[in-house]
Amino acid sequence: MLNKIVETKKLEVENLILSENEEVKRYSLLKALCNTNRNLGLIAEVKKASPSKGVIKDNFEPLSIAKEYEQANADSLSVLTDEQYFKGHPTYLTQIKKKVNIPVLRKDFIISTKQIEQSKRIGADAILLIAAILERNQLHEFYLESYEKGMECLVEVHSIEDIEKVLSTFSPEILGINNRNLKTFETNIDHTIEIVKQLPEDLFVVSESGISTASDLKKLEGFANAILVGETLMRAPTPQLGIKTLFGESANETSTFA
Ligand SMILES: O=C(O)c1ccccc1NCC(=O)[C@H](O)[C@H](O)COP(=O)(O)O
Repeated sequence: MLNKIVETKKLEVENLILSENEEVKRYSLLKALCNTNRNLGLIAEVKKASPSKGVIKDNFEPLSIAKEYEQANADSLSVLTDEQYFKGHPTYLTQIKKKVNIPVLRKDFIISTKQIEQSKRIGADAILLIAAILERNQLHEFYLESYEKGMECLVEVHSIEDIEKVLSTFSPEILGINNRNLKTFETNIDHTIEIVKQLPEDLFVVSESGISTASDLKKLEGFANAILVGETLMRAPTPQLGIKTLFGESANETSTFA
């Protein structure tokens, strides 16, 4: 699937016309996650659909979801901007950036410096860099370029091979460990724990994908610094209830919406 997505991205990048630069106030993702008032920082994802689950949210209103996440004290947001596989759009991110005051991560499949420039222009505070789809040197170059343009990076790994690829070249400020097996689409949060055991201690780690219950969070405490959650929050009756339930802040703390 990842290969298919990358092939689609190559065509998109060839035809990409850059929009005008949006003047926005930038926020630090790392600072927001470090300053969380919960045991784990939260990146709440605005996600209509996915390759593994199809459409997750029918009446999808990205701006109102983002505002509700902010009201529920999410530390930051992730906005899917991929159109073909996730039914997202770059304009969703810009709309959200103009109305919320927490950092916004652009969740897409970045394979070209043109997309880094696009991310800056649409107003992203941070971008996702996926180790599995970039060459070792390219990954570092994209990382540096992004910071030069005033955006942070969430550097995402899926495997020990990815870890070796990243850490042999540089030490990212924010490391994402994705719990999704990209061949089977299955998620397993033990994956974060297994990988973290093999990492230097001082890395700031975000556990991503398949996080759905308060007990998942308890399990991750001490291994991850923050979590990135999409489907569970999108399937909750309201984003606010989703966050409260996940963090055990409501009477309904054992249930899952995913
Ligand atoms: O979500 C998918 O099906 C998917 C398939 C192929 C590549 C990436 C995919 N997801 C991107 C993500 O990393 C998730 O949107 C994110 O971690 C949130 O996951 P979840 O909480 O399980 O929705």
